[in-house]
Amino acid sequence: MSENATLTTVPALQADDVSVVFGGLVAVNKVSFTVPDQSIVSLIGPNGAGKTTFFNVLTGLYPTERGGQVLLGGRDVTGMAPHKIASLGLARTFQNIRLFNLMTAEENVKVAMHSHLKSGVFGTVIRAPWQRREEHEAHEFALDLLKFVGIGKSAYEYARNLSYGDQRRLEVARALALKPRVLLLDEPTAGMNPRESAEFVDFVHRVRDERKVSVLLIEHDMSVVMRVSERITVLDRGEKIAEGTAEEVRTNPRVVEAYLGSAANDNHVTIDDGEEAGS
Ligand SMILES: Nc1ncnc2c1ncn2[C@@H]1O[C@H](COP(=O)(O)OP(=O)(O)OP(=O)(O)O)[C@@H](O)[C@H]1O
Repeated sequence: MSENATLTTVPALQADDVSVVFGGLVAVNKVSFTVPDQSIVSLIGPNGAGKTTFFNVLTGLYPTERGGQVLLGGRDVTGMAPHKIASLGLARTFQNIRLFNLMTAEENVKVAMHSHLKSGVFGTVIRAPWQRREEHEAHEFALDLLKFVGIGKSAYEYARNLSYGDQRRLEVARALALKPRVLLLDEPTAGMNPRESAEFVDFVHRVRDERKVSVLLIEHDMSVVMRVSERITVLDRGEKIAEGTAEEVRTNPRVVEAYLGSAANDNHVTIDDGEEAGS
């Protein structure tokens, strides 16, 4: 009981006072935020706000400067290498799809699993029974994940032959192969049509509910952000300017100003959630 209570109160991911400076430019300035366990959180902001830079600190690609800290499931991962942080439970997809094009979908997922396997992905010629068993389990697990993301029928297709939407799904399957605690999605709906984006919102909820992960997104499509997020953090010019529910954020004057300029405020413009389009 007390152990469960502790588990539910530890945030899946927490950043404290994260800062990144490029030369004279403070790209991220003392940003703190929390991704509660098994929640869906979006990080938004105008171009150049610092979203990608902040993501890169969370995943270990950039160091945080001036004494910031990143905690994954309560564990301090500040300064750890990206592969180490990934193996501890932080998986990500990229803004530009990064798959092994000349591998099948199933192989792409198995490659991602290598840190969980004892025998490696493509084993030796002579295999011990335990290696064959592990290989079989990895294969079944990969097929299961591909089915889960909706591309089970394409398991043996080369990644490069999959449609754009299916490549995005494969990226998610590959990230989930790490059995992460937190899944970071970098502009996941870029290039999707409105129908695919709407389906994606349901998909993210299913990922959270069935795989028991927390999801953190950088997303530009406001109709997706407003529908998918339980909590939104807004950056502007490296600073956190707002945080809250979709409703709180879309009516926040600082957020409206950051996106549309102060003149927009005078006309009572709010961040469009896609519902009022054409009304
Ligand atoms: N490697 C770098 N060297 C120098 N400046 C950088 C570097 N990466 C980003 N910047 C600058 O840091 C600021 C934040 O950039 P970042 O890419 O994090 O913003 P963003 O919110 O992700 O923007 P976008 O939505 O356009 O992707 C920008 O002013 C950018 O020009």
